[in-house]
Amino acid sequence: MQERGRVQNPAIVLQAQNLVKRFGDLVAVDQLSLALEEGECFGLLGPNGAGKSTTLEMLEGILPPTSGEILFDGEPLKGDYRQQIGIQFQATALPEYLSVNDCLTLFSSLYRHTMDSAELVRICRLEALLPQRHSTLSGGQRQRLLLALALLNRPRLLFLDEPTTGLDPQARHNFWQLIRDIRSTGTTILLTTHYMDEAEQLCDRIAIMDHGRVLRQDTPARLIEQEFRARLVSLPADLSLGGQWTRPWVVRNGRQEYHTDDVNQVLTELQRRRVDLTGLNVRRPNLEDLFLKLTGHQLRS
Ligand SMILES: Nc1ncnc2c1ncn2[C@@H]1O[C@H](COP(=O)(O)OP(=O)(O)OP(=O)(O)O)[C@@H](O)[C@H]1O
Repeated sequence: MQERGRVQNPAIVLQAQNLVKRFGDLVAVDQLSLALEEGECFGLLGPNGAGKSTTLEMLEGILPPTSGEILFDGEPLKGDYRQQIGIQFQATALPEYLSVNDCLTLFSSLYRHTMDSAELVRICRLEALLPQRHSTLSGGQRQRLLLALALLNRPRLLFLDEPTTGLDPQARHNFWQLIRDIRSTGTTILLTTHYMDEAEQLCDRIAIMDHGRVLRQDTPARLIEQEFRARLVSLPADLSLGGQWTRPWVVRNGRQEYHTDDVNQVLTELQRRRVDLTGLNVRRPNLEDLFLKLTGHQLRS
């Protein structure tokens, strides 16, 4: 794969405008608009049922929207769109006896232009697994094979639907590195995830969805900066804080939390009130905090 890197004013590869998907009376996706920049990794985040997979399937050209428009390179999706994108499916319905090598050969026949297979095998770290039956792979190995199948046609745009769900921490970290490698070649990536750390690690920009709508979209750092003060001070929920404060402390997960730009001032005030600071914690707000604030619930981890 050739190193392309990110450009200063990236082109818009894929654009969705006012996408709506109804299933009977249910509005699964509601007036969703987003634009993917060439070379970025964009994350769709949301709780179960938020509409992420439905959105992805419409953007992949698999599911027709009820209304709205999808543009690839500024044009409505055409017949050769599938040749230019890669989709990492959750599973393959291939016969069990096929080896990893057989799977790669079989899928290669679906595309006009395919990637050099040795390069693909190297990128997805499949060398040692080529003769092995795909049905006997571990979770992490299976994800690498599914990723290789999605990359076979050297796609400009790669779709990953919850790519690391069910993987152990080691396999997740290895898979993240793979995604970073692919992104560094200039491939544009759209992924859905339930994992905040995954979004913070991998995504240049994210959209937070709930009830079919995008609540916010921007870089993780800017979103956090817009919604919160610089630091979050917390203490055990059952501790008395010595009466009224200018702003309320918010109770969550057995802690009472206070957002502030001036940690020293909060600590001085707590000491003045003779509050026991043994259980004190000070940290930066993260995407999990943002998600909770916007949706009122935590993301499944
Ligand atoms: N084919 C369908 N027919 C009817 N309802 C559907 C269909 N597909 C999805 N839905 C509904 O649309 C809503 C959005 O589902 P979707 O799978 O897009 O959410 P999601 O954010 O991907 O959730 P998860 O994180 O659980 O995968 C849900 O209420 C779901 O039940």
